[in-house]
Amino acid sequence: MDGVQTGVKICGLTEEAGLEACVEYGADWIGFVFFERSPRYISALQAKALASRITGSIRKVGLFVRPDDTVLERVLDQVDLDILQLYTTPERAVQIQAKFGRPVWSSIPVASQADLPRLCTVERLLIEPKPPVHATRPGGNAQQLNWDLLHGWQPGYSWMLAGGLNPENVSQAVAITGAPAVDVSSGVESAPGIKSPDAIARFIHNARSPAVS
Ligand SMILES: O=C(O)c1ccccc1N[C@@H]1O[C@H](COP(=O)(O)O)[C@@H](O)[C@H]1O
Repeated sequence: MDGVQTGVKICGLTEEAGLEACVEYGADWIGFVFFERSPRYISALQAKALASRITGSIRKVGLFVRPDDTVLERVLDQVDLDILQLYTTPERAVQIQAKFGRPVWSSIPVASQADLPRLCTVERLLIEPKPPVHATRPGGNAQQLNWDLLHGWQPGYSWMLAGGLNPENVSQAVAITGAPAVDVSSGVESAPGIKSPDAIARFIHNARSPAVS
């Protein structure tokens, strides 16, 4: 590690207690999920109300699955998102980044080292496990990547590790992969869609206290 603090994104906020914990314990980013089949789905109006309670420098990420322009326009009309996290093709991600003037983070499903991209054409890549075959959503499945695939990987662009992280395993995940930033949803919940303030506090602390690998 180079001494730079690990970035932390807490994804899938739907209620005030979770949001306040993110602010209090120093998350870098919070995520709102605009995908209706997720237990963390939030409407644009609900996200707007929650976002109005944010204090400090925490940044708002909107998560979209194969969105068309109309969906993006409708949400951005209500909530001033700082970043768009996308599950779509690389070409569409670049197009959205240019059209909507916001940094885009693209999800990359990984099952082997051959899936790790050599180039990044958006602001950041989210390295996640490929979802289970019968999954109803492309992420947020509490499924863990084989971290050994990333050991020693230095892509030369910004990236973030996601998938199956929790307060108990995040320090080891950072130590093995060298991830500069981590993203969690299921692992800090007390029930689907409901965040646990205590788990958020422990996750953020442990993400920034990497184990010796
Ligand atoms: O959280 C969701 O419901 C979700 C839905 C559709 C796409 C992505 C989703 N979540 C993202 O998935 C990863 C890992 O989640 P988990 O910690 O394993 O539950 C994370 O990037 C979330 O942003």
